[in-house]
Amino acid sequence: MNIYINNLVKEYEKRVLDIESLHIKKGEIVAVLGLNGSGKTTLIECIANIKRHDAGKILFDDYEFDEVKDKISIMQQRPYIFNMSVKDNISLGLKYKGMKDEDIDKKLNEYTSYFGINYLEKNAKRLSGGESAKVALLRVAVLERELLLLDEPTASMDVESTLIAERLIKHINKKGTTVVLITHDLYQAQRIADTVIFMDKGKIIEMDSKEEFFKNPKSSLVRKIISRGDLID
Ligand SMILES: Nc1ncnc2c1ncn2[C@@H]1O[C@H](COP(=O)(O)OP(=O)(O)OP(=O)(O)O)[C@@H](O)[C@H]1O
Repeated sequence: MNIYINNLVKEYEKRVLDIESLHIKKGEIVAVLGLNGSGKTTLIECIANIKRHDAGKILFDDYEFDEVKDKISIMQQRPYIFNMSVKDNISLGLKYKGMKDEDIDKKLNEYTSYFGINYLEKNAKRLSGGESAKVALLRVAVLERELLLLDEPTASMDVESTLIAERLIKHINKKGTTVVLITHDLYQAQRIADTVIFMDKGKIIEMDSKEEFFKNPKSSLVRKIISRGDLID
């Protein structure tokens, strides 16, 4: 699903989002980088209609949000875990859709095998931070919607789980889902993104193919940050 954004503005006490024009291309994994408070979460929450924008337009292919809301899913930065088993937490959306139990089990097998989760019957409220993040990621992954918005999905995962989550994100993307991924991990962007966006003070100051972004950053801020991480040639 393509996302077209024009003159998008969001304000609280001050302007926190100010995006003249942005096209997120169908079929891509787009990594959104930026310093704390630069507007990344606000951007994807405006896209997911969790936050109302004050001005501008967001279109999904040719459609408004309400016409395509069933094709979009989001994993928020602090995902909500329901007081029920891990299995029920993951399959919530599938049940809501009316999927048959045996089909739900097939989907669960396909996706839970990624992390080798062996605590499906455990109450999800008792999970660790990283375990909860896996459940939240799986909950949106099994839906296989056209657009998946992820807000730092691996921030609390260990190194191995992070790499598995990236494989999972790639898998979903290969099946046809466009992915917008907020991350602070430059290496993660390098590993899985097609396009990289860098935000500063509510604006997009750089957007390029991953290759160009890391090889030849245009803005001095991005250049400085990338060179600190030894990611620049
Ligand atoms: N409900 C709110 N009321 C007032 N200000 C807000 C609110 N939500 C966000 N902000 C402000 O908007 C700005 C952008 O916040 P946002 O969460 O989008 O940043 P971010 O780039 O996702 O940051 P981080 O990397 O820390 O997660 C920040 O200055 C933040 O304080």
